[in-house]
Amino acid sequence: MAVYTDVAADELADFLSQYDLGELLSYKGIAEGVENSNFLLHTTEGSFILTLYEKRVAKNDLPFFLALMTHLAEHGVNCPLPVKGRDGEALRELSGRPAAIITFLEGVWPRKPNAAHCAGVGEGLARMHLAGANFAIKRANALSVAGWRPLFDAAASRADEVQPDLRAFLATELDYLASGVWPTNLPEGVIHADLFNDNVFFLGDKLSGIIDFTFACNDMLAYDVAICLNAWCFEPDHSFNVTKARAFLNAYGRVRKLSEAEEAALPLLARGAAIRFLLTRLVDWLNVPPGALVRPKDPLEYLRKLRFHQSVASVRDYGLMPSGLVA
Ligand SMILES: Nc1ncnc2c1ncn2[C@@H]1O[C@H](COP(=O)(O)OP(=O)(O)O)[C@@H](O)[C@H]1O
Ligand SMILES: N[C@@H](CCOP(=O)(O)O)C(=O)O
Repeated sequence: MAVYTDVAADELADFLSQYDLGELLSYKGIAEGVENSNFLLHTTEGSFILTLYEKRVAKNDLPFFLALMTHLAEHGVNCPLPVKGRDGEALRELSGRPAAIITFLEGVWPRKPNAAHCAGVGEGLARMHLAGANFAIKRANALSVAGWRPLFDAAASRADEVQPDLRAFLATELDYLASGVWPTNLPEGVIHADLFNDNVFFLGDKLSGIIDFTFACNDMLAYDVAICLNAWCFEPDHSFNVTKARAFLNAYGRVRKLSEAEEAALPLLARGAAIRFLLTRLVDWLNVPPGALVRPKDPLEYLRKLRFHQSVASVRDYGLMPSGLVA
């Protein structure tokens, strides 16, 4: 449950008086997510999500996220829209945090994703990549290779409390990924960078919406594919499910074909994606703020995924016939 910052009813009523959203009927902290404080608001005008942006979100980046949601919605992606106050502003402050209200999306995120969900995500991710192509604002990925070392430094001294020899394992992997092997010449664009199952809504098996753009940035499109491979194509026991991966990659490829270079880089990108989430989870695991209503996510899930990708020889191991080869 993620509520790091509480909001008092009178503060919220004052805040809402700046919008044309009617009267507040009820509000409650949302029992999901780990990054920001989110509240579900019911007003006489409908349901809305109030987000108070927390530690990992730089205030300067908020206009990027809000404008991106508007851009993607205008280009056919079903995602929340920022709600503007009567002054025309969507971004303001509440309880000492940057805050915004966004529209509520119908749908349910899949607790046990199946291959059909994975195909839906593949198609949805590719459509989002195409829709983001002409988005004018840029934001560098703060959590790419250069951003991993500071996370490691923040957790290194206590990493072995979580698993023996974890510190040495992470140091070796980081050295490798920072040794010049990380691709620099793959197609780039706007990526979601956190398209996990709790950020994708479905109605039945059909994708109905994408939420949570607070890690969105410009980076390699194939890196987003690698993040999803990690998030969607493993089982609860952390074993890789090649059927899900094939469904995901084929559906992505039908909308936006991966180049040979992107396919070849996928195992390495998946290692990078795995260490990125391993490190943020490790830092969060070791630093739960006192009193915060949050359930930190298991870093070791990503250690197992990372080990799997270290053993991958080519995209064939992800269920994909490499381009250029006849099936
Ligand atoms: N626009 C929305 N419509 C409906 N539910 C939402 C919306 N945004 C967030 N939620 C709910 O809040 C939860 C946490 O939101 P999320 O943005 O993932 O959190 P965080 O900001 O911590 O990353 C989601 O899993 C979902 O249940
Ligand atoms: N997806 C990340 C955690 C951050 O995302 P949220 O949407 O759950 O707040 C992870 O699984 O480590």
